[in-house]
Amino acid sequence: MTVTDPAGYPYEETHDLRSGPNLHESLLGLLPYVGVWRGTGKGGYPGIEDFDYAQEVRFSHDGRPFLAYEARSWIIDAEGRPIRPGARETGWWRVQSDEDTVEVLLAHPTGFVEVYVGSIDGLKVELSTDAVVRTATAKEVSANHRLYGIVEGDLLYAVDMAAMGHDLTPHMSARLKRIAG
Ligand code: HEM
Repeated sequence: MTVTDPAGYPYEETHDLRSGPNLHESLLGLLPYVGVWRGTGKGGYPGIEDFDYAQEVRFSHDGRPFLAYEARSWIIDAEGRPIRPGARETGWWRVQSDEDTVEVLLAHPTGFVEVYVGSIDGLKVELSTDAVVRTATAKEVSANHRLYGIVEGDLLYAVDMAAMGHDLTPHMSARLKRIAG
């Protein structure tokens, strides 16, 4: 999709993997993540019922050394039918010029903003929260840890969360297939 801003400067926001003339070379390490991904996952946490969810994740870029990120999820029943909308998150993956480090900022409608620092190791990305800031009404989340990987062309991830008095404990994991890009 080509977007033109009010000053008339056209820029590309792309989900595809083609490298354009303006592609910042720091992006190369995370380029395999760029695209639209869909699939299902499983979640749970001490004190809540296990759940199944469907998810769509989008990574896109405009050539500069960061990825735009957006994820939406839906709680589903055992047959895969959606029951209700679930977690959403949106943010930025800032690739550093050493290409091995990534800083991630995520905002959640549930009242959290997270800052992660992570490392890129081939197709694997490991992220740990440096800070979690929450509104007065948000639940008590103190840290998160995320592992992402591309395995056999699929995007896999697992998230551990420290919240409500529990240390880092698995909260959700999923396997997503590339549907575009
Ligand atoms: C695919 C993403 C996610 C899904 C599908 C999901 C789903 C759920 C579900 C079903 C619950 C049980 C309560 C409820 O029904 O609302 C829950 C609880 C919770 N989730 Fe998530 N979640 C996701 C991501 C996250 C993230 C990224 C965070 C934090 C940044 C988070 C923080 C929490 C907290 C704090 C609770 C409450 C735990 C408690 O009350 O002990 N979740 N989640």
